[in-house]
Amino acid sequence: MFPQRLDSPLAYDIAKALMDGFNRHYRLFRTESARAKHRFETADWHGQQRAQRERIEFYDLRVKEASQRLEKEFRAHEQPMEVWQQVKLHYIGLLIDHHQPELAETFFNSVTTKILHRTYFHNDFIFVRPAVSTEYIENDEPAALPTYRAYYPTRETLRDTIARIVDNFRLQRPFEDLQRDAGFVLKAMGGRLAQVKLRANFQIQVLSSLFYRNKGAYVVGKIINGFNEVPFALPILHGKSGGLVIDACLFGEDELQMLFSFARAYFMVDMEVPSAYVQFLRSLMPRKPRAEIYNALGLAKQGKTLFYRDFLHHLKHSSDKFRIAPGIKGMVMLVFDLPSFPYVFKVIKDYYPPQKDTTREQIKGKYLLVKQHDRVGRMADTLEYSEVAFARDRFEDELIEEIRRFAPSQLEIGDRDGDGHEEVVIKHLYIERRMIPLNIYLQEAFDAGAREQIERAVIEYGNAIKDLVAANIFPGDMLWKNFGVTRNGKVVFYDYDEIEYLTDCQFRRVPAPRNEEEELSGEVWWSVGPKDVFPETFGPFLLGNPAVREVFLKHHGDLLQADFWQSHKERIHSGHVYDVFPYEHDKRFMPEKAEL
Ligand SMILES: Nc1ncnc2c1ncn2[C@@H]1O[C@H](COP(=O)(O)OP(=O)(O)OP(=O)(O)O)[C@@H](O)[C@H]1O
Repeated sequence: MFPQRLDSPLAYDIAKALMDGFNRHYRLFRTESARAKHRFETADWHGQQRAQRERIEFYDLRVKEASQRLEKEFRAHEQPMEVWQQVKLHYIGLLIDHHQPELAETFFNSVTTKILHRTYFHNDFIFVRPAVSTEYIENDEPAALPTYRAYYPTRETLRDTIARIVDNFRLQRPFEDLQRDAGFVLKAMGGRLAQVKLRANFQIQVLSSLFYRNKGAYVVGKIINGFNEVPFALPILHGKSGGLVIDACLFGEDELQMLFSFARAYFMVDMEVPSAYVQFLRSLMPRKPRAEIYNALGLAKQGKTLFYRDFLHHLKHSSDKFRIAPGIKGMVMLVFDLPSFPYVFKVIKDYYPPQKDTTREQIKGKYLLVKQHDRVGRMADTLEYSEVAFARDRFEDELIEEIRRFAPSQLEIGDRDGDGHEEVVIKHLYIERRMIPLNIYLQEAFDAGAREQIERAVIEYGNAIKDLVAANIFPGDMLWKNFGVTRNGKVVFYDYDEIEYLTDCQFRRVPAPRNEEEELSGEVWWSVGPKDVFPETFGPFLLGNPAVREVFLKHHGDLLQADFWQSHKERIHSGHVYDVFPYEHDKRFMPEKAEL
């Protein structure tokens, strides 16, 4: 019920304190993102990766600060609900001309849900739905950059325009030869424009900030001609000569999706109006949920909020039931899904078989490691949720039994909100994109006799492991079932409980047997330290099938040699930062000029 009058001065002060807390958060977040430019210009790759990792922590720190302040200054949890309702209304008032209202609403939720009892988690007190529109927000400050710039080239001026687009970012490091690179881009774009008539509205729109990640900076925009729009991105890298180079020109929704994949680290982008960036990016990738776009921009809490809203909406408009996920069951994770929804839900089991010498805390630590690490397109991002409530009648009985048996500590069934309907509450879970488990994918290919499909998947699998190696990750358990195949046919790893940094592992060759007894033992007779890995022994687990074996040995035989792993480890130890291309090698203009 809407109060007739806002009569609590305390409510205003609390709202203002919350707003100050959010503004401080966004200021720090933005400053850190803006510094990416300097780190790129000065080739501070370690700094870039460190900042990417540390920025993820900012949000929780600021939420903690704000809730402590509310307790200390206003004894927040003792305030009656009338006051809290007014807090929300004052907060909406403060958001009227705000440039990040959707993020500020989420921040409000993060802080207040720490203070209020969960029976008050509805729209009267928190932002279950957004209250303030993000449409048409503009930054009218005199020195402000617009969200995107528009350029109006002709065929004749296209090359100069491309050079100008790049030059306008004012990177403080010279290009090796910008005119040359603009020529490459012109050729790539020209291929698409050669046969078409240029219409009156022909233009190129480019987002005003560069997108930074690892060793790259990306120009992101679209070409508009008549009713057609073609998204594009230009990766800028450091060339071997030390100057900058444009490495490629990516076109179309699929190539942009690869760049913005959920399996990659978040970008650093200097944005005053993030919702305007999201809107622009959505026009380039209409099938990518807004939640994932916010994630890709490093605004993970907003991503999480939007994902949850989408999920609740989907539940309202569907009727199928949660079930145990298809595939081989995990030993440490209990995995379920909803057939109509493209994500899986993962719960850490209470009991594991003896060969899994781990704990709930250790497993959470591994998932956190992945979240903070560069996922190089090969590790699925996970969203972590606590106390998630589902309607009981949407669960298959078999699934409830499975949770009761393997993760009883995580399960609560009851009518918590007293609405006469039973709920299943899961204490802690991870949600990630659903993929086709690679073992199932290969089995289907065998059954269909699709040799080419098998070959492609096995090559991709090896490539995935090599990309992980480049990112200093040893996956631990490399069985096929621990990898999934995405919509684009990319192979991505999703089983993190045995993951280690490559630099923490000791890659060893199997020692030669010292006598006949050892030779014939058929067991591991040599001593094995806790971080020892013997790549020669991977074969028997992975390569039972002759068709798979042949392809694997042809393309990735080096993965079975200790030297391969050890030499990568040494390079990383010596300070080299590998980067992994978010596009195919054959897209590169001059691969010999730039190296990641
Ligand atoms: N993202 C996903 N998409 C589709 N299926 C998945 C996904 N993640 C997990 N699964 C399914 O759930 C199973 C168990 O998941 P996961 O490998 O994460 O559990 P685990 O307990 O760590 O496994 P392990 O016993 O190998 O350690 C997988 O084999 C697969 O069939």
